[in-house]
Amino acid sequence: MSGRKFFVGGNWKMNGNKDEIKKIVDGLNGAALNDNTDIVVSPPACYLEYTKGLLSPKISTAGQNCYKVAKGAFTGDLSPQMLIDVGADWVIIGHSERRNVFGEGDELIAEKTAFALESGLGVIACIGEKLEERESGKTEEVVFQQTKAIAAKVSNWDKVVLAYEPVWAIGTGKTATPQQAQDVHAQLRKWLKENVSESVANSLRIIYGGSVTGGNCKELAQSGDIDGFLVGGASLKPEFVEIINARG
Ligand SMILES: O=C[C@H](O)COP(=O)(O)O
Repeated sequence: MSGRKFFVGGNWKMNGNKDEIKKIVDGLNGAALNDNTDIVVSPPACYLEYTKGLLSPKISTAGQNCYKVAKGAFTGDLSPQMLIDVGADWVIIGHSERRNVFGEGDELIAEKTAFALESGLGVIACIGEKLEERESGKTEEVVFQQTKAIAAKVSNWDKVVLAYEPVWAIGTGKTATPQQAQDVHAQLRKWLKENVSESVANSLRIIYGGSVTGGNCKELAQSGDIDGFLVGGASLKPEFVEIINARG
């Protein structure tokens, strides 16, 4: 065993309303959930406080994004301090939808990661290659570059979880095979060992995201370097409980 605690995040993305959230949370609160797993759900920011108020204390909450300063003239954005104020413990930074729909680059993502950590949040930092990058043999180059940008700004990795989410697997039903995911996770750990430190390489949780379901989670969870999941679509459904409990 790696000694790294299994971590499962549910990224609800831009989905849900109060009625739907109440049903999801009732399902989670009433389920038998593994004590040996860190569980985080990430509702839209406007529902963070509402969700936190309903959730069992064993489940933490995350924002889906935040900016790199505490306050100011940044219309439409949120600071880590604001997320903390409404009950968030974590924030997702650098999700591929932020990178590819909203044009966020490696530098901004690294700055936001560093500021969220300094502000007291844990960060689920997302990386991952596009289909054309995988097909042209550039997977490692891309994920190493994305990780390098984060590593340049982060000195304390204790509250970081790295989420490897191949863009071609997100919301497509095309999950990476356990071998494909394990290979990238192992390469990332090797990169961390060579470029950050052996202790960070050994202790940092690297989780997988991309069409994880109740049906494929157990096999993925058996790979030695897959320390959990970041789940989109299936985190809105009852099967999320199976994914939380995937390590058995
Ligand atoms: O943050 C979660 C990922 O984008 C995965 O989404 P998905 O499980 O719907 O493929």
